[in-house]
Amino acid sequence: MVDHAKCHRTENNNEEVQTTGRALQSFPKKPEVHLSFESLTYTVNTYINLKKVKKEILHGIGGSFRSGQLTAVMGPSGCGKSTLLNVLAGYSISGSSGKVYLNDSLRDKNQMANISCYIQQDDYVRDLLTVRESMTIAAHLKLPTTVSAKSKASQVEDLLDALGLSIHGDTVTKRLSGGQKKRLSIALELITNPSILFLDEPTSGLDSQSCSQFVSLMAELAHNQSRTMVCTLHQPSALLFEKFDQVYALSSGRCIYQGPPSSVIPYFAERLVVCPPYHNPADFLIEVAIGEYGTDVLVGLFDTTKITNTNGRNGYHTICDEDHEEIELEIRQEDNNTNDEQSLYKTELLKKPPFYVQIYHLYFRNVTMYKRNKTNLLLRIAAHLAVALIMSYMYLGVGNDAAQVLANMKFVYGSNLFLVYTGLMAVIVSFPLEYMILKREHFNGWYTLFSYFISVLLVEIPLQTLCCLVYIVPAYAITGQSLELVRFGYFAVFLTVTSLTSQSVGFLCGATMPLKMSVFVGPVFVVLLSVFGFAIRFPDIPSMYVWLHHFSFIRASFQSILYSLYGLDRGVLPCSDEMYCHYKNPVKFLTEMEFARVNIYSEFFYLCSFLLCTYVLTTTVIWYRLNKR
Ligand SMILES: Nc1ncnc2c1ncn2[C@@H]1O[C@H](COP(=O)(O)OP(=O)(O)OP(=O)(O)O)[C@@H](O)[C@H]1O
Repeated sequence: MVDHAKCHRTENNNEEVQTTGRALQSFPKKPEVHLSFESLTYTVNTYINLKKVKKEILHGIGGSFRSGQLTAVMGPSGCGKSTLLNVLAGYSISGSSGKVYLNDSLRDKNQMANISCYIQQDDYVRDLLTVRESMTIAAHLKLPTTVSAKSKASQVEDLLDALGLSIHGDTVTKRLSGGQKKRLSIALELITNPSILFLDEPTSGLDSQSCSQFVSLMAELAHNQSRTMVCTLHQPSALLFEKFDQVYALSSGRCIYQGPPSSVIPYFAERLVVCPPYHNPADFLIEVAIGEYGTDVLVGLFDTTKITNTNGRNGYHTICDEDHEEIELEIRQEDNNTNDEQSLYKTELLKKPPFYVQIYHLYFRNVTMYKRNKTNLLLRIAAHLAVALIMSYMYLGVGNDAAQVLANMKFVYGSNLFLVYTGLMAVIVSFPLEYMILKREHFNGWYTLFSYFISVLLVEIPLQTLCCLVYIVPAYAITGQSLELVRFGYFAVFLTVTSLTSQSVGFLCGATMPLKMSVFVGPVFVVLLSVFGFAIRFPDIPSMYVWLHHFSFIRASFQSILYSLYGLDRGVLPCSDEMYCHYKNPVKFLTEMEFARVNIYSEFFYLCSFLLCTYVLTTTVIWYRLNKR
């Protein structure tokens, strides 16, 4: 009953995935790590009637998860299962107290990241990559460069084989079923062969057959590779329940049971809580945890676990009555024998590929995803061309006509605003969705934030630049602007850099706010800044808003473009009006608009500074969010 690690299951249950042990033989052996914890408390700040109050979610609990075992953390909804996993995995740090041990040593943050991975409830995988592509890129990002590409490929194939994903290797991830996606998210993390795997609700959304397959697979992974596997679970069927080696049951943030599933009924019966005949023990456990057998029973159970938890870090905790003392003893002896081997885990920090290799693979991944989403890409380019043609039609030939200078100013403003919006909106919506994947991958140590951000910019900047040029070239020509190369150069550069600056604002909004808020705040911010470029002359701006005029990068771009079109010693303009052209001399226009003394170089410097500062701010905000635990 005790040695679940060695107890390979022999059911012939027609499952898709049965080859784990064999297929993963080629993987480098990782140290066995037992995880134990004591006096674990987790507190959050909440607000009641606008008053800040502390809410304790985990109340000084203890427990032990052993290598080679699959442990289910169970309990009713809201009892603190995910919180416990978050705290143990190091995902939630602030607000937690207590001791977490890896084998005999207190948990070290870096070591924990090196030997464990955390797979959260939602399947945040890259929809547009195939299963094999996802795995290959993960292998390149997570394994050291000293591992050859051939060896990485064979490791990927082994894992796909082990998790029953080989036949879906070339399937795009978005076409996978829920169970297959879950298996893929595990496979992605198994590449580094972590000693500890935390899985939050891995069976949610799966039908009973998929659940059963999935749990068998996890049990196999735990047994064959001596991994410590811990997953949260809601209310499993009796059959599923039995597949686990250990159950850790929580009730309102307190432990009421830890031990094998088969001991649940006898354990509670000894405490005069009797399971009705033919009742699913998992249901019974939840009912006890909810308090259906009386709250005094629960209090008694809390007290028992508290006393037994003082038994020590690496022993069983709850099952401490006479019948089970033997079990505890056996495990402790086993611990002593393997102590030397266990301490090894501290020396094996994985060497990650250097940042440029990470950038290369992340860039390659982004390009592959863009290529696979051609419709979106073409639509983005086509929209720029279509608007260029509409604007050109509306402002046909206004660029070289003294009678149409004001119309040309509107064209410049419209162009500016259009490219500002396309830059902004292209990323403001996508980034919040992207953030969830980034969070998972970054937490599991795939790459650094710097590499990630550079790889995103390496794709987004050229793409937005291309879109801008698709707009600028026809619009400039058809609206009859000056054909001097210098003026065209300034026009194109200012519009493109403004669009990229706006894109950086989109990144910032997407990184700092939830989607619903960012799609509102981003455009409002842009409108506010654009008002100070066009809708109001400088002398008319109320003094309290003057700073906004100077701050506005859209204003900087708008004034610079008009200056480069009508300044820089442009001669007298042809006039289509036979009677009178007020702005025959373009200097007159610039003077009246208060643009005559614009220094386009300093404005360009300001635009670039704005762009860079926003990138730095965005990276800082993301870094803070990713590390705020
Ligand atoms: N940041 C927070 N602020 C306030 N309350 C929180 C916070 N995080 C968690 N909680 C509360 O702590 C309790 C435990 O949450 P947790 O998500 O761990 O429960 P769970 O057992 O995983 O639930 P479920 O099975 O429904 O996912 C819940 O009552 C939840 O509302």
